[in-house]
Amino acid sequence: MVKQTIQIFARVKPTKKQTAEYFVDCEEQGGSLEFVVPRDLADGVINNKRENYKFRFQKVFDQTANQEEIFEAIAKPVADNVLAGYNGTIFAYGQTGSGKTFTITGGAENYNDRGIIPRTLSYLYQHFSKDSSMIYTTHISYLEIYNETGYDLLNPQHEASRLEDLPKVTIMEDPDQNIHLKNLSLQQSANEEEALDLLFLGDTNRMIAETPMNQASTRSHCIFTIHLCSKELGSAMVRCSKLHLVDLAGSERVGKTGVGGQILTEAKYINLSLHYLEQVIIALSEKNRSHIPYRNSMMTSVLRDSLGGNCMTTMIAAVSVERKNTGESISTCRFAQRVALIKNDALLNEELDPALLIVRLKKEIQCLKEELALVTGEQRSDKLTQEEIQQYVPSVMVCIPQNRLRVSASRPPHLQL
Ligand SMILES: Nc1ncnc2c1ncn2[C@@H]1O[C@H](COP(=O)(O)OP(=O)(O)OP(=O)(O)O)[C@@H](O)[C@H]1O
Repeated sequence: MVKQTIQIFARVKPTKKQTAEYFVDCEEQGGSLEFVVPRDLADGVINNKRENYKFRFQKVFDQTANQEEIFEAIAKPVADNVLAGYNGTIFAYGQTGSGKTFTITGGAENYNDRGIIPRTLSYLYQHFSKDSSMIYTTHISYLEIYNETGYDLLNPQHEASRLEDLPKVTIMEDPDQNIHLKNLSLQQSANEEEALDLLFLGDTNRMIAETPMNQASTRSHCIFTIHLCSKELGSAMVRCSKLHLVDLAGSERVGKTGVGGQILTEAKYINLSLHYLEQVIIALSEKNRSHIPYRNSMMTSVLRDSLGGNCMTTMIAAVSVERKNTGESISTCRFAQRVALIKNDALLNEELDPALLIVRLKKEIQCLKEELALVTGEQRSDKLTQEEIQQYVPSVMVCIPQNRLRVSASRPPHLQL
């Protein structure tokens, strides 16, 4: 088991507008981002008793940082852990327009603007092609959560013109408190091109379902998940890990944006789910808290493992240094400081391949039967007699836990969220 606190990074979005006074410090052992806010410029969001607000991060990327640097420093180490069999999550948090989507997905105009998702896919598939000692299988899912309802962005059957046209995804919890996402499709992708096609399909559904009146991307959370299984040739052990790449909704406070009607309802939901995320993070950062309120929102339920569970998690605080955004930027950095206190226990997700195990056990049974036949001189066929079946069924039913019977009817456990 690897114990690790959530790693936090900050990225400052480039701007030509007037900025607040801020300083970026990049030391060997982590960096810092500092804002200087003159007392008389307080706008009510910041408690302006102080003038200096300094926040520490693993590293701070200033305006000139490019997508390649972000991938190398933040996403590559996470991808390496996922290849080794650990779960990983990278989530971007920040106010609307602060660069979350640019960082996670990238800009569409320029190839160099590819974000973490396409670069990670490319990195993983390059690794697979270089490593001929392993067999890799990859599945992808893409979930959008809007107003507490989940939508499957990868359903190819639907020509969505509204978000509501996409299949709705619901949460189910089994008796062992594992979360299952009903209706979320898992698409196998054999190579980078197929994976990029899926990303494109999901992003297209995300955009088509958006109109000027319904800018869902600002107000929804999107979770792109790569489900990876690997097996050494000839080995019965299989490693299955998941990588969640998460673009959260804009974190700005409702009061400041002055919204109304439908948008206010949406904003309440978003702020409510980000509020619940904050509640989970506060509970996790307090010692001796036994109850963590994951169930309050769909997003915290889905990301349960990423927050204080079996996962190596990284947060990117997307920050705008434009003067008018100083309050929100400070609140984003404060949130990150809390997140940095959360400890996760990442486990190596390794188990015996059930199909191979069955083959192996069948062989063993056959050998034992042959030995028995030699000793007793009695020839036996492979098949049980009706009498034997009647005799053994009750014992078998007692030995198989009820939840096993249920789970086996749905997706295999390693492909569940
Ligand atoms: N590092 C960057 N370099 C160049 N352009 C950027 C950068 N970050 C963001 N942008 C541009 O700024 C605009 C807003 O960024 P983006 O859509 O990523 O913000 P966001 O935080 O995802 O907003 P929302 O919450 O509304 O989804 C986009 O046009 C994007 O291309």
